[in-house]
Amino acid sequence: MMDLDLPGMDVSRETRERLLAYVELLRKWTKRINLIAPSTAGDVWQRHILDSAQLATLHQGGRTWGDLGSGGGLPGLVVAILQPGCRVTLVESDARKCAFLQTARRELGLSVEILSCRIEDLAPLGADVVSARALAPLTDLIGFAALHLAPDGIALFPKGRQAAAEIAAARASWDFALTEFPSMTDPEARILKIERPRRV
Ligand SMILES: C[S@@+](CC[C@H](N)C(=O)[O-])C[C@H]1O[C@@H](n2cnc3c(N)ncnc32)[C@H](O)[C@@H]1O
Repeated sequence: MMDLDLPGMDVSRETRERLLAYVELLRKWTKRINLIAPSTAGDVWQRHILDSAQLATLHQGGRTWGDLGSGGGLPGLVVAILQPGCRVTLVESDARKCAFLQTARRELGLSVEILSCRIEDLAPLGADVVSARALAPLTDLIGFAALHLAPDGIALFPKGRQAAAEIAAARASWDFALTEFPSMTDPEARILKIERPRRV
């Protein structure tokens, strides 16, 4: 039985049903393609839905959101479900994962844009928010943020216990404003909010 709590988030019944339909799609497709680690399949709500949804709580006024290396749509599809007024773009280089994202978009009735390409080949998105979960070291993520953020945009990157070391390494190449938030799902993890990235 899933614990379907989303602490601090006031979601409608329709939104919750969409999230549950998404969980079912993730579970079904992950038997064929590796959308989530098998070890997390028993706790998709906490490990993936809540873990992604908490990013949406950190920025609610954005009009455009780019999710890089979206995989099975984490956090991008969760953001699109929670913030239907936000134009979400998912960037994913793996064609099979893009096929899943297209199916999810259709079955969940979402209007996200899906770009089936490498991030390195993208034209600048100019997004209000850029996110990336489990994609790359922070130094590389800040490089993507510098290219794809609007001038007053923010980047949101969940990071695990190596966060402090990744921040120190990134400071060698980048100047940026940083705010850290505790993770709702893992006491050792945090969410890094990056603003105004500039190469040192
Ligand atoms: C570890 S998975 C994480 C997926 C998702 N963000 C999540 O948290 O479950 C990283 C994803 O990024 C994609 N990816 C890696 N490098 C990429 C690149 N250069 N351009 C686009 N997608 C990339 C991979 O195909 C993979 O789906």
